[in-house]
Order: sequence, then structure tokens, then C-alpha cells
Amino acid sequence: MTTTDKVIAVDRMPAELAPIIAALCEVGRDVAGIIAKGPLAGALGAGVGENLGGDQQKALDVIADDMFAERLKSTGVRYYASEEQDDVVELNPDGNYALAIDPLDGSSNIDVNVSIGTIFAIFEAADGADESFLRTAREQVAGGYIIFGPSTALVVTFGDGTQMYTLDPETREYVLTNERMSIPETSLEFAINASNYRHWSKPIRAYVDDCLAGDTGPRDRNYNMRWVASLVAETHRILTRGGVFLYPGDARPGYERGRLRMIYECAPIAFLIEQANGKATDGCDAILDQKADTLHARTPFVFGSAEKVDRVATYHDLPDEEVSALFGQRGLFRG
Ligand SMILES: O=P(O)(O)OC[C@H]1O[C@](O)(COP(=O)(O)O)[C@@H](O)[C@@H]1O
Ligand SMILES: [Mg+2]
Ligand SMILES: [Mg+2]
Repeated sequence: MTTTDKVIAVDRMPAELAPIIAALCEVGRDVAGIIAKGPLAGALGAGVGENLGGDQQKALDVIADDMFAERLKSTGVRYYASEEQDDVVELNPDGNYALAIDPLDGSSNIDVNVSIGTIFAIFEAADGADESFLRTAREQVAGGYIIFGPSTALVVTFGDGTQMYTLDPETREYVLTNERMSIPETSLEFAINASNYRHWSKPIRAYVDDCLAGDTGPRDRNYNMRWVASLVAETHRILTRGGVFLYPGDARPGYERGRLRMIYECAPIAFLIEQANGKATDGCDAILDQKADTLHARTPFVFGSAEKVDRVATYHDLPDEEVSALFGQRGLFRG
């Protein structure tokens, strides 16, 4: 049995990618161990700098980035693009793959013992570093995340369904626990950071107004709202029990295209969601049909149950009088 076999059963993934996934799983296991120690591991949530995107870097952001980059050097990853580094780094000049990573997603939750994660997208390496990543998101050969929560799990797709592997803390192996995830259609949950309400566009306000109006509004049923502020945790909930997530663009300076990054956040999550029968858009158009024009480019992001994501898009098509109307007068969706 090779080291790779001990980390994760490899029979379900393309052979060339298996060593990369095994490396991600190994580091994920180590990062999970650090997170589980909480304050015993030091000040993991302490601010240590700022990344190119203007986000504050926490100690664990940098630790996780260093660990992934170091371990991936001995795999087929040629180009490594990280949220925590301004430019692409060449890891293995002989490698055939390009890997983009958000080493630690949900950094604001490090100190409060709430689920966080690592998100990754893998492409075949192109001729140059930037060219390997600035391409249509549908060209990913794998996308996934590792969630560090009450349990640690890898959720991954290679384009044939979305699989979940759960880390068994006793054997230290990732065990297949869901071979084909499918987003339930029936959830009545939506997720959005409602503190930004006043900055949203009219269609987003109208959509949320109608959810909030519950059975007194045009949707005629009551909804529940969730906001963890960890994209990985929100994705895991939606893959498990349905719902919709929105991080739209808004009127705050720098947030015209929302907050989330196309290449290492939205593209891989969109791949997982589509492979689990859901949809992922920028509010209107599929994320997987788009490409970033810079490494750290942002995009508005809406994903979840297909019917809910489609509904968000219809609000963008409504005439201005309709989206501006109080929900009581908004006629198109009643009944
Ligand atoms: O604090 P806000 O604006 O609600 O943003 C929360 C979002 O920001 C993120 O934390 C951004 O990711 P990072 O923690 O990797 O920077 C997402 O996980 C989450 O969905
Ligand atoms: Mg993130
Ligand atoms: Mg991050």
C-alpha cells in the first residue's frame, strides 16, 4: 500500500490527479489538527498582514498557504495560485497541472470555533502561468473543498458527480460517505449578509424582501435565513439540505462585483454545485461559462437549488416598476 492509498481511496479519481488530491488530503488532515487545538496552537486568528485583495491575513491563512505549497511541490502541480500570494508560483516545472487555492476560507471564524475550510480548483497547465488560470471555469478538471468542522471532509468533483469523503479520526483515512451528492429542492432557507441590504441593487432587495415577507408576501410561505460567513460551511449546508446563497455585487466601493474571488472560490464551488444538480450564477449567467480577467478577480455569486437560483435571475429581468414596488403590489410572483 502506498502513502497515497493510506490517505484516501483513490479508485474513483483520475489516476494522474490522485497524488494531488492525496497531498491536499494530507495537508488538510494536518490543518484540521492545528484547528482542533484552537488557542493551544497559538494565536491562529491574529492579524499578520494584508493580501492583494485588501483582506486582512490571519496567522492561519499564511500557515495553511505555506503547508499546501510545500507539500504540493512533490506532485504534478506546476502552477500554484493562492489567495494569499500576489502572483502565481511555479512549484514543479515538470508538472502538468495548475492549482488555485483559498488555503483558509472563512478566516473571520478562526477564533470563534466555527467551521472553516480550504477551496481548490485544478486545471491542466497551459503554456504560461496566468494563461493556466485565466480561462473558462468549465475547463476545471477538478474542484473541491475540505471542510474543517465538527468533522473534517473532502467534497470533490472530477466532472462525474460530487463525492464526499469524511476523515475518520481513528484510522486517519478519508472514507467515501456520499458517492453522488444531490442538492434537495425543497429547502426554505436563504443565505445572505443582510447587513448590506442598503447597498444592494433593486432586484436583490426585491428577492430578499419577498423571502422576508414570508406567507404575507408573494411567495406565500415562510423562509429561514442563515449566514455563517464561511463560504465552505454555507456550501456544505446547501449541498446537504438545500437552499440558496447570495453574495451579490453592491454599492460599497470595491464591492461592485461582490466579495468572492472567481478562480479559487466561485469556480470550484460552482463546479461542485452543478455536479450536484444545482446551479451557480453571477445572478444571471452561469459561473462555469465565465472567466476571470485577473488572478484575484471577484464575481457576484448566487448558488444552490436550481429553481431558487433561476428565481433570483428572474428578478433581474423584471421591469423597474416591478422591482421597486412594495411586495404587496408586486404582481408577477403572487400565487
Ligand atoms: O464578512 P462578509 O462580507 O459577510 O463575507 C463573508 C464571506 O467572506 C469569506 O470569508 C471570504 O473568504 P476568506 O475568509 O477566504 O477571505 C467567505 O468565506 C464568506 O462567504
Ligand atoms: Mg474564501
Ligand atoms: Mg481565504
